[in-house]
Parts: sequence; structure tokens; C-alpha cells
Amino acid sequence: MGQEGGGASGRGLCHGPAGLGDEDGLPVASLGVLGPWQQQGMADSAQAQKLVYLVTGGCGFLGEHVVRMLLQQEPRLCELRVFDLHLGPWLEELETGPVQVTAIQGDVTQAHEVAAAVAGAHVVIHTAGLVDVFGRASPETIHEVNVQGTQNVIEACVQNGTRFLVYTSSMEVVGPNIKGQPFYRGNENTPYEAAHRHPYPRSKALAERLVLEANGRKVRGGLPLVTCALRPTGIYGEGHQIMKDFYHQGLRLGGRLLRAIPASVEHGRVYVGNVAWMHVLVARELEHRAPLMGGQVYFCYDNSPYKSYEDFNMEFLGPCGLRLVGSRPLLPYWLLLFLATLNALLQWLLRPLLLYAPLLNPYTLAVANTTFTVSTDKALRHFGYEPLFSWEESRARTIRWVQAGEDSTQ
Ligand SMILES: NC(=O)C1=CN([C@@H]2O[C@H](COP(=O)(O)OP(=O)(O)OC[C@H]3O[C@@H](n4cnc5c(N)ncnc54)[C@H](O)[C@@H]3O)[C@@H](O)[C@H]2O)C=CC1
Ligand SMILES: CC(C)CCC[C@@H](C)[C@H]1CC[C@H]2[C@@H]3[C@H](O)CC4=CC(=O)CC[C@]4(C)[C@H]3CC[C@]12C
Repeated sequence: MGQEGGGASGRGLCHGPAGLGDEDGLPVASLGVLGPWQQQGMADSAQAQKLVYLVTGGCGFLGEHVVRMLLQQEPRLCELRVFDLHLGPWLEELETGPVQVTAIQGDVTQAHEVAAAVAGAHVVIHTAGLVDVFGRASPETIHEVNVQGTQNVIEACVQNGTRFLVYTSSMEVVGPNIKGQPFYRGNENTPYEAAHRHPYPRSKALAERLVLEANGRKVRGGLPLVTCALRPTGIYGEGHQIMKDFYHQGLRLGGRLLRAIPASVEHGRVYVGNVAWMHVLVARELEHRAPLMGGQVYFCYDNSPYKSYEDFNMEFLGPCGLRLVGSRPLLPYWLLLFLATLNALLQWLLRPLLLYAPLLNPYTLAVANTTFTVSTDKALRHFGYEPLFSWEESRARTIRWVQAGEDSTQ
């Protein structure tokens, strides 16, 4: 991918918020996009293309779906900036079209890089984050990326006069909590003691609070910032690396996976396409429904069935030839907890020599073993959200992706 210095090209075509100018300074690459079907849609639309969107973490699992969804579903888009620490090769596939796609390699922990990327954007969708519950990164790094990075995004919006900020939070800001209390089909108002010790949920909770508290702050030009936070449950779909890991583990075990979690434990899951669609809708509606939506949180939900983590995965891995062995956990809980604790101890002992970060640790065991599901219609009531993909379609797409055996989401 070609890279340019200086400001993002194509910005001259779009008008920034309140006529603010752009800033320079980041390595950027401009890529035209839109397939023929989208070009047709644009031609049909009487709406002018005028909006500049920035998606941080736009090359991640969710971020890529948000980027593609915006290109398909946001006719007012003029420029789409994709900001990420690691730019994905799939960006190159995007063809020249009426929407300017600007790839920006940058780090959310670097305030000046974020400020340069935000300059001139109308809407920021902040999905970038360090998703680590396995002990790969230090607690300090997780805090820096998830909390300081979010603070940098907020300050950049304020400095640049960008008024609309959508934050990808997580169900983890609520729970499961350290007491392992169940959250059974709860909604945004369900009382629950949110108490965290693990760096990831703690960082997401702090970052979410920063975003919500920033709602109403005056941005450059004097207008108020409008923010809201989306809380997905466990996301699945094309690009879900842990699903692929379980698939390969099952293949290594001769087509079998061994049940570890009771089937009665419900774990909330949501299809990535619907999470992306919810981000696009929120971003679109924030302007018109600011008094209602500003400072609000929304769980991300769809019609995916309530099941245990493993039984849910089998909806995809079963048709790919795997079998879940055992109607009850094959190992008693105390033994799993012992193994998880042993893994944590080994991780600590080996740290000076190598990174040992298996999927099973006391935290992941607790999350997988605690019922946490949501049932709400807040997003429908506030901004008309309905899942774009049915459960059948979400399932079929995910199965197709697992079977394809590649890492691309397409
Ligand atoms: N995967 C899941 O089940 C859930 C994820 N989330 C949230 O959704 C968001 C996206 O998560 P995923 O797509 O699953 O993770 P991901 O790891 O696939 O994507 C995160 C993206 O952020 C980028 N990034 C990380 N550090 C960065 C930095 N310092 N500067 C710029 N970019 C950086 C990464 O390169 C990556 O492309 C995260 O904020 C996460 O907390 C929320 C609920 C569930
Ligand atoms: C046999 C083991 C006990 C099974 C381990 C499964 C775990 C690796 C995963 C079970 C639940 C997952 C988490 C959950 O879906 C909620 C999440 C929300 C986020 O914001 C980030 C990801 C995650 C923490 C997710 C991570 C993997 C699990 C712990």
C-alpha cells in the first residue's frame, strides 16, 4: 500500500465540522472504495456525500466489519478514515470510488497522532482497544491503550470540533463480577454489582466512564460533544480468532472438543455484522437524537440463541465436523480451577523467559462459567435498531468462514 506524508488526501472534497481545517503529520494512504452495487446506491440517493468518519481500530475483527458496513450503509459518507496500529492488507482490495478511504497507521496512545487523524472528522467510532484477558500484555499497557487512548480520542474531538463520538465498550464493564453472580437476561437498568479486578474489564469500565462524562463538553466552535457507548456481549462471526483456535484444537483432537462448562450456563453472544450495524446506526442517529442518546449506554444484541459458550460454538463447529464430547463437564470444576491456577502460576514463573498465555486461566474460567446474558430493546426504542442479519444468516456466514479456512473476513 502506498503511503503519503502530510494530511489525508481527498479531504478537500469534504467539509470538516464547522469549517475547521485539517492537520498534517501522519503516514496515510488513500484508497478509493465502493463496489458497483454501492455506486448504484449512491447514484440513486439524492443525499450529498459530505461526511467524514474516522474508525479507530478499523483493521480489527469488529473494526473491519464497521468499515465495510459504513461503506455499504452510509450514503452521506465522503471520506472514511481507518486508523489502526496495524493496517490490514484487505484495505488494498478496496477500489477507487466516490468515498475516499484513508488508511492511517497510528497509535491511540499518541495524542498527536490521534489529533491529526480526528482533524476535520464529523464522527469518530472508537473501536480500537487491547482485548487481552490472557495475560499477553501488562496491566499498564492495557490501561494505556484502553483508557489513555480513549482520553486522547475525547480530547482530539474537543480540540478539533468533532461532535459525535461512539465508543465500543463491552459487556465486561458490567460483569461477570468477581463474585461470579449471574446476570440473567438483564438490560441496561438491571441492578448488578460491577466489581472488577482484571485489567481488561477495569480498563473498559474506566474508558466508558470517560466517554459518558465527556457528553455535553463544549468542542471547538462551542457546540456540545455527543457521546454514547455500545456494550457488545461476546462477539462472533467472520474474523473471530478464538473460534478458529477452537476449531483447530478440535481437529488436532480427532474431531472432538471436550466439554468443560455446564450446558446450563448461559453466555451472551452477538453477531459481528449486527454489532457493526448498530455502530453505524448510532453514529447516524446521534445528531438527530442527541438529547435522548447522548451519554447513554446500549447493550449490543440480536437474535442469537442463549446457550453456554461451548454449546454456542458448536452451532458453527458442529457443521464443520466437530463433536462436543460429554453432556456434562468431563472434568470437575475444582480440577479446572486448579489447572487454570496452575496456568496462571506458570505464566508468572515463565514470564522472564517466554510468554505463556493459554486460553484457560482463572479469569476466563470464571467468565465462561458464569451466566451473563442480555435481553433488552433499548436500542430499538432509542434509535430504531433491529438486527440486519437473522440468526440463520449469521450462523451460515460464520460456518462458511470457518470452513473457508482463511483469515480474511470476506
Ligand atoms: N471481541 C469481543 O468479543 C468484544 C470486543 N469488544 C470491544 O470491541 C473492540 C474491538 O475488539 P476486537 O475487534 O475484538 O479486537 P481486535 O483486537 O480484533 O481489534 C482491535 C483493533 O485495535 C487496534 N489497536 C490496538 N491497540 C491500538 C493502538 N494503541 N492504537 C491503534 N490501534 C490499536 C488493533 O490493531 C486492532 O486492529 C475493542 O474495544 C473491544 O474491547 C467488546 C465486547 C466484546
Ligand atoms: C474451556 C475454557 C474454560 C473456555 C475458555 C473460553 C474463553 C476463552 C472465552 C469465554 C468467554 C469469553 C469472553 C466473553 O465472550 C466476553 C468478552 C468480552 C470482551 O469485551 C472481550 C472478549 C471477552 C473477554 C471474551 C474472551 C474469551 C472468553 C473469556
